[in-house]
Amino acid sequence: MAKPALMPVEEALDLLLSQAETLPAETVPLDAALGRVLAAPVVAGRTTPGRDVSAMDGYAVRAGDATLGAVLEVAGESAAGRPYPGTVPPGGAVRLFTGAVVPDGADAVVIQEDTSRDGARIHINEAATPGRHIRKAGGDFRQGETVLKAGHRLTARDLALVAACDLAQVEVSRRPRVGLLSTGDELVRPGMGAQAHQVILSNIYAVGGVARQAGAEVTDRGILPDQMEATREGIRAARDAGLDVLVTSGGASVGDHDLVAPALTAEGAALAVHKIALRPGKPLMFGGFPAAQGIGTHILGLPGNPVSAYVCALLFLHPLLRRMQGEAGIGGLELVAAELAVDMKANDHRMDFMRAEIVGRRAGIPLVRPMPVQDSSMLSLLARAGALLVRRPHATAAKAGEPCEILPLED
Ligand SMILES: Nc1nc2c(c(=O)[nH]1)N[C@H]1C(S)=C(S)[C@@H](COP(=O)(O)OP(=O)(O)OC[C@H]3O[C@@H](n4cnc5c(N)ncnc54)[C@H](O)[C@@H]3O)O[C@H]1N2
Ligand code: MOO
Repeated sequence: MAKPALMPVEEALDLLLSQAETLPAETVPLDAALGRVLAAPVVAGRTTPGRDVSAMDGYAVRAGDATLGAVLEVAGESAAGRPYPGTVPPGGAVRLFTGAVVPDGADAVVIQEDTSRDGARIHINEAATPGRHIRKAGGDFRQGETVLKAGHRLTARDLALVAACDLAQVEVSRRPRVGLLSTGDELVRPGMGAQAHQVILSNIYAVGGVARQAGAEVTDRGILPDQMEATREGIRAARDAGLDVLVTSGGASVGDHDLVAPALTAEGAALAVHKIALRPGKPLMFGGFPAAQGIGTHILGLPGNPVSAYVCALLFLHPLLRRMQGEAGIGGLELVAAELAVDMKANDHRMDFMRAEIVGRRAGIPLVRPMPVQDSSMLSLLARAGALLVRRPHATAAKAGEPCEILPLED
């Protein structure tokens, strides 16, 4: 019997992302907004600076008066938050400090180092230039100006900008709720003294970490034994838990204990894809539990092998979660140009994401060498990898020094 065709990675990714609906918006205070995605543009609530202010400590002057050698009478002081109430008189100056409003009448600031003080007078040792050391009102942003667009993921810098706009909260899309369901009789939680024939549950940490980095709220829905009834029960409970995405790990392949696909189907899931032209990660499946109304639950069925589970989470779960938050610019694979440090053999029909080290740089381009062993169970090599070296389906053999593509692993 002919083997069923495997779906190309990019086609599967497009299909998955095309099914992602944007989650509803909510309003959060700024200190809870880091990493969240704006559901509405941020519009400045004030003009900043609100008035012309000084960029330096010195004296506000009329530039025409403050020529080299001039002596000016100090009429008063303007400090940040305490403006001088009057106008700088002709032949006069007002002492002022960084951030202080430039008083009416003045059109330049002479910095303190370019003056000498003599009681209530100053000597000008460097002629003033009109406009010098003055930050114009509205020079940063103006009230009503859009400073950040919807779909933008908020950085620490953005939060400072939003605050400076006199806004204490922002409208962001709700965090996706992700549930992680692990399967396998052999799995034991870390630190429990597992026996040699058992396997430590590790996928929830890698996959949950990827989901959290993409802005999700993650819950661990436990380990299911390799029995149909128990698997169905765990899936049914997850289906009814109000999740946005259910992620299973293990039991995705063709063995006698690989029950996830039949159990999902039996509980009402529609699986759009099962098996992808991907290495590692061929048995990846996805689909959803349709909702009677509104948004249903996406399902991502990851292979159990730890490297396969991580690579699938990175390639599929991460962009899905970002797209669900309405983040702009989330599309295909974000690959980076690199150079091969060693010769490569031709690739087969599966797109390959090889664990690789960055061994140097040539003209800023990373030089990449795949790890000698590419076993999808080996977490030590995955942890050490600086990138995944991407080999397209049917890529021909390539020599050291030729260009290649990588997916950098930055954290
Ligand atoms: N005859 C075939 N056998 C296999 C095929 C195939 O096409 N034909 N595909 C292989 C590929 S590729 C992969 S990947 C694996 C995926 O299999 P499953 O998704 O069914 O995964 P399991 O059998 O449940 O587990 C595989 C391996 O991973 C360990 N595991 C599982 N869950 C976890 C976890 N949460 N944390 C850590 N480790 C986990 C599990 O103990 C197994 O050692 O199938 C190949 N076989
Ligand atoms: O694709 Mo499996 O994920 O190679 O080990």
